[in-house]
Amino acid sequence: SIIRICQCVLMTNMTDMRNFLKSYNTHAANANNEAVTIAWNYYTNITKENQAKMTESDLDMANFTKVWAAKANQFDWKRSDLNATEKRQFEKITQLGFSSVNDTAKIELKSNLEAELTGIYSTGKVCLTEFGKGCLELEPGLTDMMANSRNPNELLAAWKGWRDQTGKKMRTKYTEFVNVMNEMIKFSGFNDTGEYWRSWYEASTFESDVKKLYNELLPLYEQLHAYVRHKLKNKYGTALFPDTGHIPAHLLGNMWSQSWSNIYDLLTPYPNAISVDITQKMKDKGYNVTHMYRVAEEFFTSIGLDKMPTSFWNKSMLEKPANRDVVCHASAWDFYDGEDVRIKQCTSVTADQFLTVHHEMGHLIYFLAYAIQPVIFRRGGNPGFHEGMADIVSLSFQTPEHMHAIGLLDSIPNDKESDINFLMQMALEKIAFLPFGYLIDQWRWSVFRRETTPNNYNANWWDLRCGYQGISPPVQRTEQDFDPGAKYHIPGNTPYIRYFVSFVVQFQWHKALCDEIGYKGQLHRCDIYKNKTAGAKLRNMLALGSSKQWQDAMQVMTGGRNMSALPIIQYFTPLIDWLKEQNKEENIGWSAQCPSNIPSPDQTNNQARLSVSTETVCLIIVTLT
Ligand SMILES: C[C@H](N[C@H](C(=O)O)[C@@H]1CCCN1C(=O)[C@@H](N)CC(=O)O)C(=O)N1CCC[C@H]1C(=O)O
Ligand SMILES: [Zn+2]
Repeated sequence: SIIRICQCVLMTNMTDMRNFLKSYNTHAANANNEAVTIAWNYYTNITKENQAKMTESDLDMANFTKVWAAKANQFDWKRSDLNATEKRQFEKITQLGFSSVNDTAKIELKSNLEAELTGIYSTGKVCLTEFGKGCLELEPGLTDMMANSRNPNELLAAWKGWRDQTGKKMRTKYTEFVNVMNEMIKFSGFNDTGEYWRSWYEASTFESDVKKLYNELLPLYEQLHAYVRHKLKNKYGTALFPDTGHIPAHLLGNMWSQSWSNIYDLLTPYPNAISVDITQKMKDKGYNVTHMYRVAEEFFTSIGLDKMPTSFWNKSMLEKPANRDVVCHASAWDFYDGEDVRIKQCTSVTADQFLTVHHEMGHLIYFLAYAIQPVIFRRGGNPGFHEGMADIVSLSFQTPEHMHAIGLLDSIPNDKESDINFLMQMALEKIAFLPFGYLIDQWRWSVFRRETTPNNYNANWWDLRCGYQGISPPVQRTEQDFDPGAKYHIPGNTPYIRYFVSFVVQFQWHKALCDEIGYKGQLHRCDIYKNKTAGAKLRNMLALGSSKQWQDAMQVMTGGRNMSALPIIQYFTPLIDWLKEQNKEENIGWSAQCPSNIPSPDQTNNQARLSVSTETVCLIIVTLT
């Protein structure tokens, strides 16, 4: 009878624990929905009032997390007979993160600093009167200038101006931000914020795993870097280039030199062969913003994934509002009710933006796929999986096959030159990004570990930028500057190693899907469009959310449990072989340190005045004669 009583007690406990999980799920859905709605209101209307409401909400959310973790820990769930998935729910519900601290002042401080830093970034404007451009915001003005200007002085003014108007104004707040986050996370048993962020990858070897992947991929990047440097020297003259082998950061078509697609016209391997100019084609076909989203949606539904709910079209912010400050940096939002998912994007009709549309909608497809999971499991397998899902469609949708299928390319080129042209375009997006994706959190992890301190924030940042990316600042940088702050994810406090992980795993998944559908061609020409088998396989992984360790989800997708650089290397091998040919006379690589002879700001101003006056003098001579 004693055993009976024990069994009965245990059973009651089991029933109680299962009822607890049900009850948590209902309350968490409501709490998350409320918190996300309040954050949405700030991000789509930056005001002090909305910031205050978000801070209030952060306090409520921290309290919610603490209260429910305490309830969960009343049960002896670890030693119970619950199954693995039920125990995993308890494990995640009791992970307190930043909420463990009892000091509401710290929660408020962290919340206000994050909102203020994001606000500084999102309202930054650069006045370029000397170039007759007025005052430009990042989107679309400065972004378009970095993409399309071929005037080094103009590019320098935008590059330096953006850093002056954003990062430079964040340094003190960011130092406070790091300190309060590190103090808070200690209460959850982590040495620093970086250790907490890395814990989401559930692998003690994670940091060395990504380092190994970076080293495996470095040879590809070095070849691309050497080719691009050579071509840019032809375009801009060697005087701008330091003798250390670095490429000046402002010449690569992007404010952060993280994607080089916008200068493809300077790099075209075979100008007489076919290249796909998506921006021009979209304009020719009269694309507007809504159509960009409809085309992206149609890709997902064509492989059997979800269409956008009606509320998406009514509640998203797809264009920049004229009359208020918003956070333009594009993002995907899950309101945790299984239906309300939104994109916030200041969308314009360009190829870059079309990619971002697919990226953000890829996140929404993931939200909708794992909505079948309990709320605590409505996350990516790991953050890199979420980014990998956001990007995987881009490997199909940009192929000449797909561009032709949707009417953005008249015919499918099959000659070798056009193929190299296409691979170059993909490399400028996917290989160029790798060191950038890797280094952001190398810097941040070192800041959290206090190896990088405020008096060498910028020096260490540029050590990494020169060392890993082989780019150099076009104008001298000092500790008056704070260049990390000029990249959204630093003020926005979004970890970044997820994008490096994504750029590896998306090629593993692409290969797995193309194998699954029996595709026999070269990997870089595979398009899963309209293939329901591919979509079904993808959905199997997406629907897991974070209910399983990501290694199990990887097994579902690829048959292997780990990240691997082989698929991305296989994808780009035809191009790398071609680049090695092209680079025969080149010195591959760059020195680990930044160049020492970087021009000072006034030197570059003189250069600018000089070049303008030279043009003016010529004009006068021509006019006179
Ligand atoms: C443009 C894109 N915006 C992010 C993204 O979509 O990842 C936004 C801002 C930070 C997180 N985020 C989200 O939307 C999350 N809610 C997604 C999720 O649910 O995990 C972005 O920042 N990108 C795209 C490629 C490289 C990187 C960059 O531009 O440097
Ligand atoms: Zn993303």
